Amino acid sequence: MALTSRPGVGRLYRSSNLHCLRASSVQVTCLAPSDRPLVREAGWLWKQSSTSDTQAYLRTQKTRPKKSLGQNFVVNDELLAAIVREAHIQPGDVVFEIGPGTGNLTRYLLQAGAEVTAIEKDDTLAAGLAQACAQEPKFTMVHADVLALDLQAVIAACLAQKQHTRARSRKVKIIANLPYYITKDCLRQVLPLGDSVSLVYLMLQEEAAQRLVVEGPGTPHYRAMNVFVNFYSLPRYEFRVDKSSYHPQPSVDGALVRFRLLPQAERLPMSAEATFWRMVDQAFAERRKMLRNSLQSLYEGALVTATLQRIGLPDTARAQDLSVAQFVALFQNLTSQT
Ligand SMILES: C[S@@+](CC[C@H](N)C(=O)[O-])C[C@H]1O[C@@H](n2cnc3c(N)ncnc32)[C@H](O)[C@@H]1O
Repeated sequence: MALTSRPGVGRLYRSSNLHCLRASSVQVTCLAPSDRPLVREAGWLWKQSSTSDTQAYLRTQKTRPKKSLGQNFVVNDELLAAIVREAHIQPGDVVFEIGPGTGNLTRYLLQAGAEVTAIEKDDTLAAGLAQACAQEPKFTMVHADVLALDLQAVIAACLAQKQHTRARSRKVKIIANLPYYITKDCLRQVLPLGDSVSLVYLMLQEEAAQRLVVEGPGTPHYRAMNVFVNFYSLPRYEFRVDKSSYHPQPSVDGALVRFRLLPQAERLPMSAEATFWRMVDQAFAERRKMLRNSLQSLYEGALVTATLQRIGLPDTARAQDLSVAQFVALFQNLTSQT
């Protein structure tokens, strides 16, 4: 299998049994459908995911876990099986796995019968997993930084290609165990995709998971991200993951969170999403200030005061007091008057 470079996308895997899937702004190379049986009897992909197996695999790839890419691999087979069970992965499900790393979770997804598209930034691990899955007809490797991808276009192209295959659903599931520092950016990219993505399962730091799911109006850590999450999805805390389940072991425990994405038709009506999020971000930038002051760079204070009263809120309201529905009502009323 040869590797070629392409600016802005990363590398594409080419070989005689590959064919290309074209989206508007990206090119993804995937394995052509094949009748060949899975080669499960040999190779890394079908071993167990213990620390020693993972270390041995990394040695064969002449690489080490990279802190800069948040590489803490899951080395607990029971946990990997539990994630796949929790996500109800069934034959024909189309799953996007972001950050597959050594393929520890990929193996369980494939064993459950999913069609897996993996997006991996690390050069060595992307090449290694593509190689390990070279005979696997249900596997596609996209070697790219997920934050630089037009994910919606890649998913649309993938679903269009599967229209004539046995794929079960017209929506995909996303599973990601990513560096914690890109979690927010990844959620901002993924949660609005409810028309093509049904569920997102994300492994997060335990404390971050609690904050995303539990916080709401009036609680101490309620932030713009909570409004974002609850506008686009129904989040649910699944379970805690002990730090001993990773190699190398991080300093804190993790957790699995499920986001059931809302298709556009089921969200609160919104006329201008980008402007709405600018308002919410601005409101939370100074969350202890009253909205009539914190929103001054966007709307006149008197207009904010009158609008708050019109929608039944006190004119002293602060960002930390408003529910998602109240933010939407405030925005829609403000924009109808400007
Ligand atoms: C925490 S490890 C998880 C690996 C594997 N899923 C597991 O559970 O063992 C994070 C993975 O995400 C990859 N990664 C980091 N940043 C990424 C990005 N921006 N786009 C795609 N993959 C990324 C890393 O190289 C690594 O393989």
